[in-house]
Amino acid sequence: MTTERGSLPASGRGRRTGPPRAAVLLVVLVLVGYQVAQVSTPPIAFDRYVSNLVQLLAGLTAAAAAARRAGTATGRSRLSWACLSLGTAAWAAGQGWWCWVQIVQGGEAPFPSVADIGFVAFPLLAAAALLLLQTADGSTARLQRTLDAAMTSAAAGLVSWETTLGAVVAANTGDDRLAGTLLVAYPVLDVLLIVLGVLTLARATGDRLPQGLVVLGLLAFSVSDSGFAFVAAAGDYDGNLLDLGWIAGFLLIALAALCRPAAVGRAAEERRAEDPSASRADYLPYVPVALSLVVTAVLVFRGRMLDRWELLTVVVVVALLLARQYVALRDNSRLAGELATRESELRHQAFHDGLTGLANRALFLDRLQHALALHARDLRPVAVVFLDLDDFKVVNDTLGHAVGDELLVRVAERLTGAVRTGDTVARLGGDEFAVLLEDGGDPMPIAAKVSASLVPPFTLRGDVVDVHASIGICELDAEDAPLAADELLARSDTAMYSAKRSGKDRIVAYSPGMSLAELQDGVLREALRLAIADRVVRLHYQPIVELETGRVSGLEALARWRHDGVDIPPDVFIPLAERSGFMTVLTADLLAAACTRLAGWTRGRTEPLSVHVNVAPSQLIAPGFVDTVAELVRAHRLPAGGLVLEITESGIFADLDAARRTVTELRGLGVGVSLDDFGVGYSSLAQLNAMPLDSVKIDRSFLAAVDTDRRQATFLHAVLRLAEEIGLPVVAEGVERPAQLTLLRALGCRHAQGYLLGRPVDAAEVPALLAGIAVPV
Ligand SMILES: Nc1nc2c(ncn2[C@@H]2O[C@H](COP(=O)(O)OP(=O)(O)OP(=O)(O)O)[C@@H](O)[C@H]2O)c(=O)[nH]1
Repeated sequence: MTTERGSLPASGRGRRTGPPRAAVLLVVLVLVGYQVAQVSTPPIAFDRYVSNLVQLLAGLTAAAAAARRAGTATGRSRLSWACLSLGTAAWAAGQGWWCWVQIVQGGEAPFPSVADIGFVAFPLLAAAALLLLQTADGSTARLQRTLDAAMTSAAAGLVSWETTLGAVVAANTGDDRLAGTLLVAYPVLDVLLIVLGVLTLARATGDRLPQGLVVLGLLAFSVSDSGFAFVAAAGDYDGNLLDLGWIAGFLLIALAALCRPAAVGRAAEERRAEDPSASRADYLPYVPVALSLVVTAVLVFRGRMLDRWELLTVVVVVALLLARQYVALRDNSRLAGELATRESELRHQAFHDGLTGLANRALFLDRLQHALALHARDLRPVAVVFLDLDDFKVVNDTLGHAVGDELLVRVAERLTGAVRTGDTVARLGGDEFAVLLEDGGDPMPIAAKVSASLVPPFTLRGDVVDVHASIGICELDAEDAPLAADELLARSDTAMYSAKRSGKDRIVAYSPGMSLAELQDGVLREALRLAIADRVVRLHYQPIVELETGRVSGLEALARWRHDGVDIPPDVFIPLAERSGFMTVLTADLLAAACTRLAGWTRGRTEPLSVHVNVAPSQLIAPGFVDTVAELVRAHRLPAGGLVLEITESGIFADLDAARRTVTELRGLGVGVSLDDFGVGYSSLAQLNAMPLDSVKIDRSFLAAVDTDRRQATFLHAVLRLAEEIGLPVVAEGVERPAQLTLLRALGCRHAQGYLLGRPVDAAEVPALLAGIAVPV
């Protein structure tokens, strides 16, 4: 029997699933005892009392056990056990009547009698139980199983009728049509049970033991029942062995019902699904059908005339066979339809991006290959516009991955709207998109249109997001030599990368020199990765001097990297670290180093000293940044204002609110925040006012010609006054000549930094610097 689903442990391993041993022993004892009693009891008394009562008890036991099992089972299994219980109870009722007549009334039960109602009901209900057990999914499969059962039963019934039963019945029943019908019905129903039993077992999934026991029980029952039909037809039924079949049959059903339910392990189900015997079982019903047609044909060839019932049965068998085939064909065409739909879905999935619905890399490369083949043959121009969103990671980090996804979808829509029909727009992965242009024309205006399509800000779940993209173009003109698809794509990628390197938000067309630069970039990136891991990137410290006293009031920490004996400039390796995603680690390392040094230098020092560390815009609003700083301040017990973080205008204005929050939090920790490179960006007075800064650093370009160019001096004066008005201390950078210094002092600037006042020095030299004589100013 099938196991109850849903109420079982996930694995039945290590747990017996068969019937209780005591029950098996009892059944064996009953069967052996029955045989012993048969030998040792006078036949008449045995048949009348022992045989009848034991059969009745066996039927009742099976009915009770199956009812109990139905009570605990669920779904189709529950219905199946209920049918079996009802069937065995009906049989027991018939047997009860039989006992009443034979034991109480002391007579002989006639055939047919009212008991036959119960006896016929049993195989019908048991057949229903087996049909319910067939693990057929869906109504079509169940219809197929039902047709199989009907077809095979009719065929097997026909064979048995044509070969033996017909003759026996004809010889013995005379005019009693009910008796004749019953005598045919019993073996036909028995055949039905046997066929269904075999099919059930062949298609069984999960724990087959209870199903096996039920089928074995029904087999024993059917053999006895058919045997009874023959001997009853022959008129000499006297119990004995046939009764043993009924008893054993019911007791086996009872044992099956007593089996402990086993889990239908997933693995077992899967094994079953892969098992080819499951499909071989589908051929089983054809065996009796073929046999019945062959037997009928042989008989007809030998001169046998078929009567109308036999002919009708042949017609029924053939009709059922045709119906079965029709259902199978219909199912096949349904399956073929489903398969075709699924296949086209799969094909779509294989060639399209799941998020945006655009072509994916595979389809893009396929189309590109095709376009390149046409270029090779007809010299048709091909161009690829490669696009990567700028700072998309920030959107993910600040607004969440889901909003990032939404942005990608909306970007895809804008791109599709910006190109011509026929151009292939693809998402190659992450925030990378590409457009394939196959019909000639200049790709630059199209790239510009694509870029312009992203200009209107995106509103995503209430947040307004500005999106830019770096775009690379690679074009293959008629006169260009053929190229492989991935090479053309790689070149457009290189051009895009070049756009990133030169400041993002721009369009760059591919040129051959780029690849080399990119290659060098790749080599350098790996070296930088190792340098950061090995802590080879170090800090040098440049003094910031208080102009009034000449005292060193602060030190700007500047990252230095020496690679292969060459000093790599910070404006090369810092953007490289940004592009390569190394910035978080690098910033954390450098901050920790600076804090350790600061703590050492300020120990025992009475005058205040600050260390200024530059923080990249991306780091300022990165999650966890403030926590990292807080931990360092706490661990080194840094004095308020000891650590100053220098941030650039682009860092602040990329996301003004987030930056303001972070700056406020940092200041709450006693960390100073200074605006670096002031004047070169686009800060307005109002915006600066809203940002709780500690100081601003005037960009070196304001000082470059301040001692020679009157206009620049006037401008610097205005800037200093402006800063003073809003109460922001100013540090002037890039002081290299005494004249610059003189002017700065004259304009009232309090702090300055530059080669004239002190070059960056190694940390080891700082104590001497701090202890040294004040800079003569
Ligand atoms: N929301 C979302 N994010 C993705 C998806 N696929 C990749 N990403 C993220 O997209 C980001 C792509 O980063 P990059 O292009 O390297 O970096 P970026 O921030 O755009 O910076 P630049 O390209 O240098 O301007 C990574 O943070 C990925 O985790 C996706 O399907 N959905």
